[in-house]
Amino acid sequence: MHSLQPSAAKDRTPAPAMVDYEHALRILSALVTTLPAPDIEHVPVHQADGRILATALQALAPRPEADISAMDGYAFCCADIADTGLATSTIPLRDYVVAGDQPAPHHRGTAATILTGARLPAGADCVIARERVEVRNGLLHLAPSDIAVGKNIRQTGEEFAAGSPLLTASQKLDWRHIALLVSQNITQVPVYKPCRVGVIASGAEFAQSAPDSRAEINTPLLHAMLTRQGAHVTSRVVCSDSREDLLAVISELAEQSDILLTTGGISVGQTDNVLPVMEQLGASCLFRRVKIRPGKPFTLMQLGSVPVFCLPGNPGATAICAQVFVLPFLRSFMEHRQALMSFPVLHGRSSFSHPSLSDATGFVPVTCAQSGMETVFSLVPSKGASDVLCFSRADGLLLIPPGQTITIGDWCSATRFCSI
Ligand SMILES: Nc1nc2c(c(=O)[nH]1)N[C@H]1C(S)=C(S)[C@@H](COP(=O)(O)OP(=O)(O)OC[C@H]3O[C@@H](n4cnc5c(N)ncnc54)[C@H](O)[C@@H]3O)O[C@H]1N2
Ligand code: MOO
Repeated sequence: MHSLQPSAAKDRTPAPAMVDYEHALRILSALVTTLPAPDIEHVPVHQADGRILATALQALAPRPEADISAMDGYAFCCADIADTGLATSTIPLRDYVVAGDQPAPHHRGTAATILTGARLPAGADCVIARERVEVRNGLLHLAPSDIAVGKNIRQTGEEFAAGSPLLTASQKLDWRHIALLVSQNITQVPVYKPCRVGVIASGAEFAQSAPDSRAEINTPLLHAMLTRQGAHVTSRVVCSDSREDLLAVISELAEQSDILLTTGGISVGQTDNVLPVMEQLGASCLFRRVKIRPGKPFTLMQLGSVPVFCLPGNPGATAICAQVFVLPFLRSFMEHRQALMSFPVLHGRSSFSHPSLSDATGFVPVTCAQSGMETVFSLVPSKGASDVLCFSRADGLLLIPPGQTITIGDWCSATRFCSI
């Protein structure tokens, strides 16, 4: 067990005062705008799911790229159908066009058999569906009342013209955007390189040889949460309370990370070495503790250009701080570098009452259910910040504003776990 070194304690610069939740978000918002832009790489479009588009993209070609038949049927020029006043007219059938053909120009006075998706012969201006006509002895019999210029034709560029804006920079790509890119025959797409997040847990209790060994929860928890958001996560567990071990691992991961997360070791115990080690490495402290519950010890440091989220060790506090601070920061870092998305994304009524948390902002696990047009939040009981069971039963976190008592039926704000 290591104790605080008096010299280190003496040299330490006074940490900024505890901030409230909103102030912490403002500091993080300001920080994210100062960070260097991520590098860009090109990936095959079929590997672009979940990646962040680095540049805006315009249509290279109109869609459809030509006039296309929307039906299996017959193409002709309306002007060639004589309106005799009779119920049917006839026109001889000549050509046959399928999707993939580059048809010869339309032969005036004839109709061409055409299949759905085929390019219209130049000069044809109408397609009639196969089931609406009769073909006898090479003649097409149709009702003149059934035809009109442009009927059953997908016009060139009717969906979008060449040069139309398709995607904006910083969009997160998924199947919808991949379909659009592929429709333009785009094979490589410029995306931001994934954010590299280093995650460090520490504590002698995580050594398998410890007399009272404990399961290390936070690095797998954070790995899963952040990987799902598209980050590349590198985790290390320091299974000791040694400052030297911690310093070596923090230095190593700070070198190779855009963002660093530590968990545990930030309270006032004799083995809480994270903050002294950060200071020894020359990190500056952007705030020390936040008026939230749980998660009060959460401290934000910066080591060179690397933001360091020093999260409390209790797994529940780690999870909540990661949800309400790290994920919005990561998203802003990866996507737009602007102010962090505000927490409440879902509004609904509380089915429970909760006392005020004085001047702290509270986050409690809840289920979210639909009742008519409204969402109803129900409390998932938990004993405290070391609990993990409550999260697997909850859909999200409900925010309890400072000084506010929640009573049944109150209009509240929550966020779903997977939605940020
Ligand atoms: N005298 C005071 N004691 C504590 C205070 C305080 O204000 N004064 N704050 C309490 C609060 S709130 C929290 S939260 C914790 C935060 O402490 P640390 O961040 O230093 O965390 P540790 O002491 O290292 O660990 C706390 C607890 O969590 C377990 N833990 C830590 N890391 C992990 C991990 N990666 N996986 C699973 N479990 C982990 C650890 O074993 C401890 O049980 O301090 C309170 N104390
Ligand atoms: O607030 Mo601590 O973060 O209780 O667990």
